[in-house]
Amino acid sequence: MGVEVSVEGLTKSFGSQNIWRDVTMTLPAGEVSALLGPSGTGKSVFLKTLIGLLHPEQGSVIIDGTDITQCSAKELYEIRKLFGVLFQDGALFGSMSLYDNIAFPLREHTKKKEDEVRDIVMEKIDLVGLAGAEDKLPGEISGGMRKRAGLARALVLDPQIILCDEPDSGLDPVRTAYISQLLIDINAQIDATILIVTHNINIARTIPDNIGMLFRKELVMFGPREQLLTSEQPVVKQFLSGDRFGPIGMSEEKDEAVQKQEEAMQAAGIGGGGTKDDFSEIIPQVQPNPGMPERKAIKRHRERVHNMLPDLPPNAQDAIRRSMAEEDRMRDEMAAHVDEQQTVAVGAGQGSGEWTSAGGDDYPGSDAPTQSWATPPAADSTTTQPIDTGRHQQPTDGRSH
Ligand SMILES: Nc1ncnc2c1ncn2[C@@H]1O[C@H](COP(=O)(O)OP(=O)(O)OP(=O)(O)O)[C@@H](O)[C@H]1O
Repeated sequence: MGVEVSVEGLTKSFGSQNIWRDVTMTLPAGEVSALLGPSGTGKSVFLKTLIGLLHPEQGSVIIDGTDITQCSAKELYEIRKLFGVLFQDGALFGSMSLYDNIAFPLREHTKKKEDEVRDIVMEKIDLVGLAGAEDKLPGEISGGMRKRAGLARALVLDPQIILCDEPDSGLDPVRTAYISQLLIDINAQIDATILIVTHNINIARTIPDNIGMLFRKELVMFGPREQLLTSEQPVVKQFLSGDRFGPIGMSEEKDEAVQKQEEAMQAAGIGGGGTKDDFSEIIPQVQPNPGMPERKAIKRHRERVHNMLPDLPPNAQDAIRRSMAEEDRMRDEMAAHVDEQQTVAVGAGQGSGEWTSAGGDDYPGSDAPTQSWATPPAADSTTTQPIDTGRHQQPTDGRSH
């Protein structure tokens, strides 16, 4: 199971510039959480503080019983092995092939032999739909492919905590949907604790179990995703709708005069360009692809949320009940669909290979998601194998790495 990350009273400044203060939250073990916030509020700084790359001046970050703000360099080195991090730009080494980039953490942190390294690297390359592109340099591929290569690299040590800094930046909406689905599938397979930093409202609406938001140097909220999506707090509403009118300004906080002017414009029927979507109308959370194990975090998340339910605002309570019922319905339908597919496949003498076909229109090296990326293999739903998709592909050019 993933590891809980407990943050208490965390404060970070650079010189006299305070970034955020007194941040307290717990990333629940194995659950998917998202951190939102306007640009420059210190979301990336927060991620870097969680892995000990930046040192806070106050507070603690407890991971697996160790406070990484106080521990020795050796302990920190060990704790870091629990993490897989997807940095904003993929953070790949420009002079190394994708294969070598993805192999890097294995060569650096383990004593695995090259043939074992190769098996793991090729499995992850396959998982993120980059089969055939392993010899390319980062500069020769698209931003979306770099992002997926960065994710493959983040996964090679079978992390218990995955941090993703804007996994959608530079991706089109469809590729964003694929990478989001991939994160949910990975969570179903290895039950890792995941934190996604994003500006993407679609991701926030459909992927995480929990959402937090940084604003004005504070964590304004952290809780079940329905709590934030139904929030009446002006900053949350403005952020979700993308409206110019509200407490969030272009750079600094808005002064009172500007806010009064905006209110007058709104009263006159002039809008700030935001979407009119009703975010309190909760969209069901994305489910693992057919054939994936069930997400173990769901049961734990529900138990936690059940206990905190009486303390949440009534509209959040209502939204949570509705979305849970809808997600149950979706899961039942998905299970029935998989049963139906398997019955048809067995009837046609195809066994359970229904989901394993890479498909004839798979074009390796392109930025198009391959069939194997989009559609995982049928797996025994009781399987506990971490990311063992059984779809390992050998390189086709007979090279040995
Ligand atoms: N190493 C550093 N030294 C000094 N200041 C830094 C450092 N890293 C970040 N900052 C400052 O911290 C603030 C927060 O930056 P950060 O990148 O965390 O914001 P963010 O919320 O992730 O923004 P965005 O959404 O635009 O990516 C910025 O003002 C930035 O200049």
